[in-house]
Amino acid sequence: MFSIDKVSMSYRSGVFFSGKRHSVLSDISFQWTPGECLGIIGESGSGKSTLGKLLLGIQKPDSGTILWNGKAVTDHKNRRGSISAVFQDYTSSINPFYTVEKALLEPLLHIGASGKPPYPVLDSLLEQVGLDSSCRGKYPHELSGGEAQRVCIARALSTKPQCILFDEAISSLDGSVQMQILELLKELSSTEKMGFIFITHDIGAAAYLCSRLIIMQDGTIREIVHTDQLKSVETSYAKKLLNSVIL
Ligand SMILES: Nc1ncnc2c1ncn2[C@@H]1O[C@H](COP(=O)(O)OP(=O)(O)OP(=O)(O)O)[C@@H](O)[C@H]1O
Repeated sequence: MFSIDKVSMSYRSGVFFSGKRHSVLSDISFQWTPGECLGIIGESGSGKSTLGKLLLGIQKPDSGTILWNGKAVTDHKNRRGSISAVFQDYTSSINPFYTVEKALLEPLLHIGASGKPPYPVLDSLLEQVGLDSSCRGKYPHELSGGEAQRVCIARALSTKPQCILFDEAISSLDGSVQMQILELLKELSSTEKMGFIFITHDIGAAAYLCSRLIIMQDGTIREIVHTDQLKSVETSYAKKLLNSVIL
């Protein structure tokens, strides 16, 4: 479970010694419960990816707390193996000198697995994402964009995390592959009870996949809405943003 309480964050701006900072997130609070598909949407620059980095514990907020199962997410021991991430740039997410097999083994070794590669486990991960064992020996450049992103998802699944954070993970794939990945995530969410945090510009994809949406603007949460109640959003910003998916 994630508990985010009154989180604010700024980045340094101007020249190095000026001490100037600009605020990117302010007073962010929400909770995420296991199994939930939560979307984070908002216009470009609204702070979605920064919030994602804070949730992954790879950046620290200026103030406020982010607890993962009651403990600080910034301590990697508290999140190891239980939170994974898939990013937009699948080509640089996989080491170009690693075969698919080695890429899949990497997170398993990180959580302390040792001994012979667990081939049945690797094959079942590949199967889960719609790939077969013949992919194991391939290098990233031998995969299509959709296949490479599936490998990234398989790798994210490998440690059986409670939560996978996707940051624009389908944005650079073509339309039909985006749909296949969305279907895959929907299936994983229902069969494996896998929970997601899905950061995206793609309002339609977020509304299709997620049960709740956080709507961000200028570093603040404007509204949090259940996707079966999109018509009842209150702010004009949310109405405008959701215009394409409110029928
Ligand atoms: N490392 C950084 N240093 C300084 N400023 C940053 C850094 N990362 C992001 N920013 C700034 O923080 C603000 C929010 O950026 P962020 O990437 O979190 O927004 P976003 O909603 O994810 O945008 P997009 O949808 O375009 O990816 C922007 O003004 C951006 O320029």
